[in-house]
Amino acid sequence: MKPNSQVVELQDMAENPSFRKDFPVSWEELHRNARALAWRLAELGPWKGIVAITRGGLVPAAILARELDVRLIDTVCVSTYDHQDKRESKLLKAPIEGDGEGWLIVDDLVDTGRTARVVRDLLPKAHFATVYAKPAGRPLVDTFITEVSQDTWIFFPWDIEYRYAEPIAEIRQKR
Ligand SMILES: O=P(O)(O)OC[C@H]1O[C@H](OP(=O)(O)OP(=O)(O)O)[C@H](O)[C@@H]1O
Ligand SMILES: O=c1[nH]c(=O)c2nc[nH]c2[nH]1
Ligand SMILES: [Mg+2]
Repeated sequence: MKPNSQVVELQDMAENPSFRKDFPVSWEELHRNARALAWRLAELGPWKGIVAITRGGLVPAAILARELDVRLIDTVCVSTYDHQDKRESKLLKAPIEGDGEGWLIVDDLVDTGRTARVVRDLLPKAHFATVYAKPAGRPLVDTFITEVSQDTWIFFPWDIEYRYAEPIAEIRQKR
């Protein structure tokens, strides 16, 4: 079967075939979405502090901390993916003691919800916020901004770089 143009483009970026679409996010877009998230969370505070889920949650957590005037920041260090391949979640560092009441947990996205489940079990009363959500993980998040489909891989600005993009006409000519 001849692949369609979208799939050919995607093979350049999303290497795992279960992610059929890619969704590159610029710094500006991430900043705008994180600020939109801050507006929603400002209504729900005040917050005792933020627990950032490393590493992806660190950048949104910094933006939220600035917008919400939160200066008490903790981390929970969880690793669930090797590049685009999912495996068992590893808890590398636990967060603050307690049930998380009044605290905000921040991650860049929720995908299957596996990482969120680990952190929610640690801090069951905290409010869980992400910038992006995919349908499978969405029920685990209290507040998010943008939903993308389950077969989409989101490329964050820290994982990509500006480079030459081949014109579509040339890509098509090679097929
Ligand atoms: O809902 P899930 O299927 O668990 O996927 C979401 C998690 O996966 C990514 O983290 P990753 O494990 O890649 O580590 P990183 O944040 O250090 O890049 C992302 O930052 C989320 O934390
Ligand atoms: O950069 C990422 N993009 C994603 O879509 C994703 N899903 C899980 N983990 C992810 N990391
Ligand atoms: Mg992460």
